Amino acid sequence: MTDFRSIYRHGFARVAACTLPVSLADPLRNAAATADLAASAAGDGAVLAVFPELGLSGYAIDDLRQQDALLDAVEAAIAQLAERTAGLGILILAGAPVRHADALFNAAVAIQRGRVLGVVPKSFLPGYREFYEPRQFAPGTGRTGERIRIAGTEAPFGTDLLFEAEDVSGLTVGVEICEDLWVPLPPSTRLALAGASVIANLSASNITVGKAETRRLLVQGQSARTLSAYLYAAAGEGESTNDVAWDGQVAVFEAGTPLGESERFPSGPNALLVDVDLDLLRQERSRMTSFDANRASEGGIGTWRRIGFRATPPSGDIGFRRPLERFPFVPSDPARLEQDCFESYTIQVSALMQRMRAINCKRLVIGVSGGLDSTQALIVAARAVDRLGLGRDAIFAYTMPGFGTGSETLGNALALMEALGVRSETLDIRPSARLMLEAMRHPFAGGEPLYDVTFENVQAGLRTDFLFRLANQHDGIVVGTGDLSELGLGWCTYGVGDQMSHYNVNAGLPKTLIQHLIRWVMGAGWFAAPVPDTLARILATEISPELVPASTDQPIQSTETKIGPYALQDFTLFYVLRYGFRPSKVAFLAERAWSDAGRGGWPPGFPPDARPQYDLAEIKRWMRVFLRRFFGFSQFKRTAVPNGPKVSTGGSLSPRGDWRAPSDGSARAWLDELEAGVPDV
Ligand SMILES: Nc1ncnc2c1ncn2[C@@H]1O[C@H](COP(=O)(O)OP(=O)(O)OC[C@H]2O[C@@H]([n+]3cccc(C(=O)O)c3)[C@H](O)[C@@H]2O)[C@@H](O)[C@H]1O
Ligand SMILES: Nc1ncnc2c1ncn2[C@@H]1O[C@H](COP(=O)(O)OP(=O)(O)OP(=O)(O)O)[C@@H](O)[C@H]1O
Ligand SMILES: NC(=O)CC[C@H](N)C(=O)O
Repeated sequence: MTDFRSIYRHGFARVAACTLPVSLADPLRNAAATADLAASAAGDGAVLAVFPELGLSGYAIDDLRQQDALLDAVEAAIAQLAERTAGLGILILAGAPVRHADALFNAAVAIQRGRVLGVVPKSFLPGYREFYEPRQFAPGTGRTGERIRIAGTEAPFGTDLLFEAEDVSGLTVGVEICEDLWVPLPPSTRLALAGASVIANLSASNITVGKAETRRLLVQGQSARTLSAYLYAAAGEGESTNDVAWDGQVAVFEAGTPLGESERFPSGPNALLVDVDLDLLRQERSRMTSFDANRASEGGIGTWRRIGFRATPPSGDIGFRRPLERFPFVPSDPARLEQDCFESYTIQVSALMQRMRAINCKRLVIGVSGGLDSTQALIVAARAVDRLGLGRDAIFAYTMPGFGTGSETLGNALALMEALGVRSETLDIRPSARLMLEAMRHPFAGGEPLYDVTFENVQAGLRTDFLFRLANQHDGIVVGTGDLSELGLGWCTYGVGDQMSHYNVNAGLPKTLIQHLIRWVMGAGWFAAPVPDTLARILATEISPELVPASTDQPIQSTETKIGPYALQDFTLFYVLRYGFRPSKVAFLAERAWSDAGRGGWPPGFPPDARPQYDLAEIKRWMRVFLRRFFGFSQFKRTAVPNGPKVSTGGSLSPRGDWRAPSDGSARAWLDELEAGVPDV
């Protein structure tokens, strides 16, 4: 339980991609500057610092690379850098020209706690256009198992080196150098297959127009393909501008996702510090079993020299340095969100159209409550029939007031159906519900105010019963409305209830995204007035099943006071479903994302006066509810869900899709981990 707020307790490692003004052909000065920046990164909690290619000598020094005086000075600089950082656990990767076996290599020197741990030579030397590296350097390809004498010591030398932190679980560092990333088969591909979770690229890449974007593509692509954290650090200020210029681009990507990119053309020393998620990389690699299959097809892991080191990471709260969405399903970046909304809605519409075409279905039946889910399903259905050229009267929409239906939601339902121009009807379920409760001898029938689950489910069941029989009558299908969050929590009525439909367009959408999607559809211009105004009114209404009549002590049956805020439950759902993270890790992330409404971005359009925050105690309390319901109760409801499209990369809960689990499982392991791993504050 100690150290709950430390990133290192939760599978993260802080790493630094560095660039600094180089002094050409002045290795001692460069070593001093490198030591200072490494010490500052270590002071900020980092366990790895990557510097540019040939940074100890300078890259753009042409044939000076071959001068013995310079190469002697480089060795002295390596010794000095090691000495000046001897007290630090941080692994330093510095670029230097090194002499070995009658040749000169463009290499990365790994230094930690005053020792040279190993030297990795560059494999692929550019010798085209503005590059002349083969003129001075020998390629590192095929150099394995060797040892080098350098800076008064001896160390492993080769492209077969991996650096493994013994005290940061999952941190294995592989190294490549600039052009190595530009070739069809970069060394980092094999490094990753051998287990490197973090790839460091020491680079000196002169800038020309548009080149930054190319580098970004390469780094992003390679991190996505190798499922690694890729650190790219390029030379900048101080490099010779004889014939080219330099921009010191620094970037870190993790499995294709940008974690940070520094200012271009920086002045002075610059360290980009980010926290990479080693759990996430391990989970992604083991989940995408093709990763291991690819390794096997390439002859297995192969022979590597694994060099252990003790990074001694700091303990305690050192902050958290990586982008974190408070709504993992709803990005705060406006462009990304726009794209996600377009895709989500279009996936729903096109999936429903395909089902209708395939079964020659010309009519849709839907229950419209005036709540969020049925609203979303109805606007999906409306667009689908528009695109199929069927006309809105192909939709048979029913609002079916029960004992708890409020006038506001009923009004919203009627207004929406009318505004959309669908066939609409009001079907009061109360007489049938009374009959059923009477036949069952339920106390409510005798006048007792007993509003139990039976009372609730009689209503939910009757609505479903009516909808299915109406579908028979009108030769249509029942469009399902239940969303991904409800499926996660088991918040639906099983079988004869809203769990069932002929096709569920919402099954892949979490509640937090539906809320936003409705907001987005309002602005998309697809539906004429007064539809957007009606949608706005629906969005402003409290989420409620409205199965229990309002009373003075409970004016409205609030869903979120019972099963927890969807904001938190969707947060947990995302990390559990997509990455299988421990509850304590999800709680750590949730506290970072949700404890302060003023910190971090909100999706555009999210009302400023409706921005909640949750402290750790609330997070823990609601996570208990989530874990009990998700792992211990609701799987039987998911095991029998109707068809419906997956929408989010976060995952779906269909047993034929992303999530299979026993319907008679236990939540014990997750609840115990939560209690043991998250402090009660
Ligand atoms: N593992 C398992 N395998 C097979 N059956 C299992 C089971 N666990 C319970 N059961 C049985 O399942 C039944 C309980 O499930 P179920 O009948 O669904 O009922 P239940 O989950 O107890 O109640 C439904 C809840 O969902 C809420 N709801 C309903 C409809 C819509 C919304 C909404 O806001 O959208 C919310 C409603 O307010 C109520 O609290 C019991 O008969 C129980 O014995
Ligand atoms: N009064 C009603 N009239 C018609 N259909 C209803 C009514 N109440 C519930 N339903 C149907 O049952 C589904 C689940 O209902 P409920 O309101 O309990 O859950 P919900 O997730 O809040 O859905 P919604 O946001 O659509 O209200 C609805 O989506 C709708 O299809
Ligand atoms: N130093 C290098 O290896 C640079 C080569 C790389 N292709 C570039 O253009 O940036």
